[in-house]
Amino acid sequence: MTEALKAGAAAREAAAPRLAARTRGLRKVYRSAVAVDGVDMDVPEGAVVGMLGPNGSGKTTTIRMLLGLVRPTEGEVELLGQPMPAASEASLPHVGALVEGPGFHPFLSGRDNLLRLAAAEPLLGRRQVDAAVTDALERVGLADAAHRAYRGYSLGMKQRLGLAGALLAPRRFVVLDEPTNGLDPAGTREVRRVIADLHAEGVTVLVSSHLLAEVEATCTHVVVLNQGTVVAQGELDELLESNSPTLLVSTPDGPLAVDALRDNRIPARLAPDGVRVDLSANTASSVIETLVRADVAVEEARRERTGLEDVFARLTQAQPDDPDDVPLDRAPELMS
Ligand SMILES: Nc1ncnc2c1ncn2[C@@H]1O[C@H](COP(=O)(O)OP(=O)(O)OP(=O)(O)O)[C@@H](O)[C@H]1O
Repeated sequence: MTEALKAGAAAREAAAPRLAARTRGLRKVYRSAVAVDGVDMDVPEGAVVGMLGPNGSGKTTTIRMLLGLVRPTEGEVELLGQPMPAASEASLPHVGALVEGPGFHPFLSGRDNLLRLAAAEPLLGRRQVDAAVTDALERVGLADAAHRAYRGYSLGMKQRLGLAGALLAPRRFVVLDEPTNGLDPAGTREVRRVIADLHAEGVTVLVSSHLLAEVEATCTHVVVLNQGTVVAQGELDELLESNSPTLLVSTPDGPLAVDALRDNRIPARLAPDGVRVDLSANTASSVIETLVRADVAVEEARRERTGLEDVFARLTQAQPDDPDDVPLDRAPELMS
């Protein structure tokens, strides 16, 4: 490679985000089902990535393959820059995981269960085990119940103990498969706090969830799966922006604006707070240009932000035609 090519490659590498996890062409076929079907997923270092998808869309299977718990039928996985499962020994000590699996010992206390787990942590020295367990129990709000037997724990407490298990050693990457499952609102808030603390410490987090409001509140990025494939991924803000196909224009010349836009085949309608313009086939700048050319006084124009709930529905459901839906450009006639 020439010096110039080398410099170009180095610059590209420096510009690309470093990834805590990366999959390419990941596929898992069970005898009865294709669980994951060609997943290319990037988890940028330092991000909190929400993994979303309807039941059975392949979230848990993807997470299990990331962690080397399930062998892919095809495809590649890199965890902290190392190929999995070959590099399990090097990568896994830096990764904390809460995934469904063999449970804790029912007759041992929460604390004793964690002591057993902590003893097997390669990154913890013997003298550090006790303090690490105390710290993890406090982090998830289980300090008061630490000496009670696991079998007497509520579902939420069991879930928290699993979370504590993921946090026993200093981690670079934490993977949580539905951590709020079975938690009440207070428990859900605590998980949110734990994730925020990890993020503040620079730890990368991948969290699967059905709670879209939680994901919207805690995550910087999302990956949306549907039927085993990735249907969207990237920064949460960008996803919400790119899926908000309406521009709300504030103007004292509402009727004139609607006429001007429709003359230019741009769907628009009068609304109580302004003029709503469909951006699915037009850019915001072309809309504003059209309005300015027609001497419409534009006071403000802003994209309407769609909630994650709407975006998720759009990405994962085939929307049946609603006979009551009125096309945007016919709505003004029907509004009086
Ligand atoms: N061990 C297995 N044997 C056979 N099929 C499996 C196995 N594990 C998962 N599947 C199937 O693979 C598909 C994806 O399952 P997976 O658990 O990964 O989805 P998920 O998105 O995590 O679902 P949920 O939100 O319900 O937890 C489903 O159809 C499931 O039935």
